[in-house]
Amino acid sequence: MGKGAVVGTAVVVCAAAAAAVGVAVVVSRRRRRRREAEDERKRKAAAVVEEVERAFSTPTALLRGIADAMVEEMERGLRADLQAPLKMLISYVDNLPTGMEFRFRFGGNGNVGLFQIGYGALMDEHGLFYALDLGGTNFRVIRVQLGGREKRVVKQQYEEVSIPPHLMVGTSTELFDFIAAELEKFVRTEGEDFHLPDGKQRELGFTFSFPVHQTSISSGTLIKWTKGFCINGAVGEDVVAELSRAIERQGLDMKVTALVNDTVGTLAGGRYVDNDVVAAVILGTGTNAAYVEHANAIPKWNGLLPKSGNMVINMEWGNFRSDKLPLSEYDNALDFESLNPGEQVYEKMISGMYLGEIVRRILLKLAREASLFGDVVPPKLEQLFVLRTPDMSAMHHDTSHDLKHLGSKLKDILGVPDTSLEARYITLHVCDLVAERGARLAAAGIYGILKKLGKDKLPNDFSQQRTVVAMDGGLYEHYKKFSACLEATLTDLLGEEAASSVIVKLANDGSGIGAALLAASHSQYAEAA
Ligand SMILES: Nc1ncnc2c1ncn2[C@@H]1O[C@H](COP(=O)(O)OP(=O)(O)O)[C@@H](O)[C@H]1O
Ligand SMILES: O=P(O)(O)OC[C@H]1O[C@@H](O)[C@H](O)[C@@H](O)[C@@H]1O
Repeated sequence: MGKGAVVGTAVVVCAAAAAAVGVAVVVSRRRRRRREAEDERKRKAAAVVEEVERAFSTPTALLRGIADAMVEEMERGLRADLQAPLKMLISYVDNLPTGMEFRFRFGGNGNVGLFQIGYGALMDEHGLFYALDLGGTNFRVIRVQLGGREKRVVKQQYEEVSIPPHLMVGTSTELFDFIAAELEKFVRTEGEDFHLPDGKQRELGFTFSFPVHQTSISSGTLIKWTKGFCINGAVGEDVVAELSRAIERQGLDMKVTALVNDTVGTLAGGRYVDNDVVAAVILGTGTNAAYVEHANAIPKWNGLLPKSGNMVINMEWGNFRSDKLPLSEYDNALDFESLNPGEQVYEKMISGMYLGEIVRRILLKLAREASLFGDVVPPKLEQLFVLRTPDMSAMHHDTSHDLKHLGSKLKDILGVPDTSLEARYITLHVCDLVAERGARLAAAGIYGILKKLGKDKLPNDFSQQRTVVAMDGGLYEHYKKFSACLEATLTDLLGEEAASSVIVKLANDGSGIGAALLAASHSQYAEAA
């Protein structure tokens, strides 16, 4: 090869080498920029997560303050302070279903006595009774054959119907006609096991899971809608009259003999099987609590003192608010865009309708500011309520090492084909933060009720004390990490010793039985019995 060719080849080789070096430099710069961008993205994600950890923290001392604030608001509501956030509604249920109990009690002077204890009337109810339980997501029609003192609940049947969303925002007549039509269909399937004596009218206990200003055990006017309901023309109307008219339009011969909130129904159903039930808490689509108050501790009660000396109060605790509540930017934005801005502040931090939505809002911020799900924010993540609490629960309970179930949930819901392991772990952590805050706040509310009742400590006379809180609602029943955290927090607040006398137990579907029992105990035929 001539000299010129050699030089030429050398030049080409050098040029190629230079190009290669140039490319390498460009590639390494790109890699460095990508690495720097990735580091920056991770820093942003960590900053958002740390901010949520701070905003959502509920140290025990704060929970104690919230419980005290709950007690103060309970007192305020019992004084009929019109500005009170807790309505503390009189239920007109002053005689809970119960049994006669014989229990050993250690008297103050240390001797052991056999005392007969019985609160209110024994539920010696017989007959066929219906209940209708209208909740925030579904409603149930129930029939119960009662067999009196010995047989108690002989047989019960129920059907659950999802409430079509359009009826939640339609008219009152459309909603009640739909409900009455389902009730009429259910009655037609009565069958041989249930029998109504000739000449008797069917009677119904109506469980209505919204705040009602009751004017009697079987009448009351709707104060406001909550959760996903917003029906014009119903507020201020008597819900029993509305339902009765719809039942008539169905040609059904049935009388509503009791109207109760689902917390009151759960308390009645709970007490029917356990005399020590003093309160009932619902953690479902919404949240609320009822408890047994001493009638002489209700300043706004100007009726006759009930024989039992007690009155069940529907707290409507979902509307609790306090400057101690750890409200975040996500809560404020959710509230602003809700059907009832400024209302139900406590409920929006705790209950099933909202937990998933809070998680969505946090993930949306992470997607926008830290590209958690890639450079493009998944369009479905912008959609209100696209992430429901049952989905959040399923993700939260994923125990696989690579969170593949959580990943497939994100794919199903957000249309995100594949997520990084980092994104899946951050999503899990966000579910934990939101569920834990809700559970701990609910525990603080229960602790407040126990304090109001003086059941947060063991009695000084060393007598045995057993306090039962009946729980119900799909959130408490199905979200195991939530209910476990609630119970652990309540034990922490009470302290081991006092906690040993408090039992928190699932009273599944207690409100249906409770409503039927109250319908029975207020039957138009009762006095004739
Ligand atoms: N598997 C689940 N995990 C977490 N929450 C659930 C689950 N299933 C249901 N829920 C919550 O429970 C709510 C339904 O509660 P439920 O008491 O059954 O009905 P309602 O609120 O209509 O009375 C749903 O809105 C949902 O938020
Ligand atoms: O059973 P649900 O639908 O979860 O309702 C629970 C509570 O939800 C609240 O929004 C209502 O004001 C209460 O009256 C009700 O008890």
